[in-house]
Amino acid sequence: MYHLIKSLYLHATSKEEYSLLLLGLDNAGKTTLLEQIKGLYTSHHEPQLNTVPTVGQNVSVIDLPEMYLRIWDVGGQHSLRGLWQSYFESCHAIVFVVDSTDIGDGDISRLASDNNASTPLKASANTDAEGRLGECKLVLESILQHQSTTGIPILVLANKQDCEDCVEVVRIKEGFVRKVFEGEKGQNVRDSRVLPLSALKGVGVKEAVEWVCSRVKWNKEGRPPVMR
Ligand SMILES: Nc1nc2c(ncn2[C@@H]2O[C@H](COP(=O)(O)OP(=O)(O)OP(=O)(O)O)[C@@H](O)[C@H]2O)c(=O)[nH]1
Ligand SMILES: [Mg+2]
Repeated sequence: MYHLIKSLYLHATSKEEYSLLLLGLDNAGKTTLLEQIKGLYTSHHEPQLNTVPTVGQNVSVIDLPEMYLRIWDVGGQHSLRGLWQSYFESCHAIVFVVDSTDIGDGDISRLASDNNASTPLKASANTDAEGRLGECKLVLESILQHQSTTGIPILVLANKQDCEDCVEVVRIKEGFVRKVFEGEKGQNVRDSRVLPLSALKGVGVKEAVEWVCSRVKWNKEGRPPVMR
């Protein structure tokens, strides 16, 4: 009887927790996004938008009605990308943030040359005209190829859509993301989406969080939540 009551009590008082991993090149806008998410879903939190490059990680837990969302924001600098894989196994979804002002025309079929793929997480920049499109492509491919990310939902956010010189989301979707996902390094078909974002202005933040929440629940048998 005691055990029954205890398990009923635990069931009634605990909540599912899912982990979300924010990835992307340095300067993409991950920490700005995390601040806006905290501002939106945490009472009395004023977003700190004067970010500095992340050395290591930031973590926050957002208390949503149907789940806790633990969000990991890890530094995107070359030297820090080797740490990303240690988060892959325990995360339930990945948000890949792209700086839409730093990817040339957003079409990978027009890249001048393929980068050296032997060290994709440390890939270096392309020509000025291409911005960091080549680097972004290699980094996204390396995430998709990692066995621990198989099957988990991936949201690509086309950030900095408030800037006049940004590549629009449809182009990023067709010219970049679709080609990477359908390419030989895209590997397994997975649940994915591309959405526009201005992390700085806070536009598109709610839609991104809602997509992630719905997809981690949908995939809960593949990657079960932690009960808290
Ligand atoms: N215009 C504009 N600027 C943005 C936006 N999001 C981020 N930024 C700016 O881009 C710069 C980098 O933002 P961060 O959030 O620190 O980038 P990060 O991805 O966390 O970078 P690392 O920690 O180095 O990996 C900052 O100057 C931000 O203000 C956006 O939506 N629009
Ligand atoms: Mg950061």
